[in-house]
Amino acid sequence: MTKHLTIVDHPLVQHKLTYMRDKDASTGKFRRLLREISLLLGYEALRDLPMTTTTVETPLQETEAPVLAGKKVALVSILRAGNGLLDGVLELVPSARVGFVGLYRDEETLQPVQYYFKVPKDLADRPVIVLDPMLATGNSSAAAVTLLKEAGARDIRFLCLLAAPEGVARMKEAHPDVPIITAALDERLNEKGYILPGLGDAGDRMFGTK
Ligand SMILES: O=P(O)(O)OC[C@H]1O[C@H](OP(=O)(O)OP(=O)(O)O)[C@H](O)[C@@H]1O
Ligand SMILES: O=c1cc[nH]c(=O)[nH]1
Ligand SMILES: [Mg+2]
Repeated sequence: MTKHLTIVDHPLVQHKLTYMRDKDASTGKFRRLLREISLLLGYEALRDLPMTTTTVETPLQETEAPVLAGKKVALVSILRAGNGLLDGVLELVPSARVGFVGLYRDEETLQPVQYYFKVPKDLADRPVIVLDPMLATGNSSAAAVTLLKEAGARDIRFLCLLAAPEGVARMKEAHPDVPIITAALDERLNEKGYILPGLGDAGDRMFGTK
């Protein structure tokens, strides 16, 4: 059985993450680092994609060689911040289908409020990678995964940058079948539901709002 939580402890990932945490990192620097990290995290998240073989003719002879099996991967970004991971992962799988789940977290209740949902057809036949840099209470990711399952998705992975133990537990309870891939498991949430030590509000830092 696949591990429920994978922490990508590659030195490059950890180095870049440290500079993203720095409150003085500019919007441009934050965005650039997130894009770079998304390539490395995406590489890990896609590690166990199903494979098959095809026949290829090299300049020397015909051979059987590995290729990805089945329908194209679907990447689903949880707006807004998920878009910070999307471009990099799309570079790894340029033919992926792309969906969007619009959710924001109500600051008082910490419950997700949905404002958009558009996903590729045939989700049941595709590996689905859900993208959102922050897993805090887990309410947003759990809601997004529920919506995707209602739309037919069966093989789902959740890719984030930072996870709080509370969010990992929430996801494990709500969706034990969904593996989480993250760069770090932080200490805890503060009273406002922010990850500590964290990096602040990922959406605001990436888009320069606030
Ligand atoms: O695990 P949770 O407690 O639900 O918190 C995590 C969510 O909060 C952030 O989004 P936010 O609501 O700030 O929306 P944004 O991406 O538009 O900034 C983040 O990108 C997650 O979607
Ligand atoms: O720490 C947090 C928690 C939720 N959303 C964020 O962007 N950051
Ligand atoms: Mg935000």
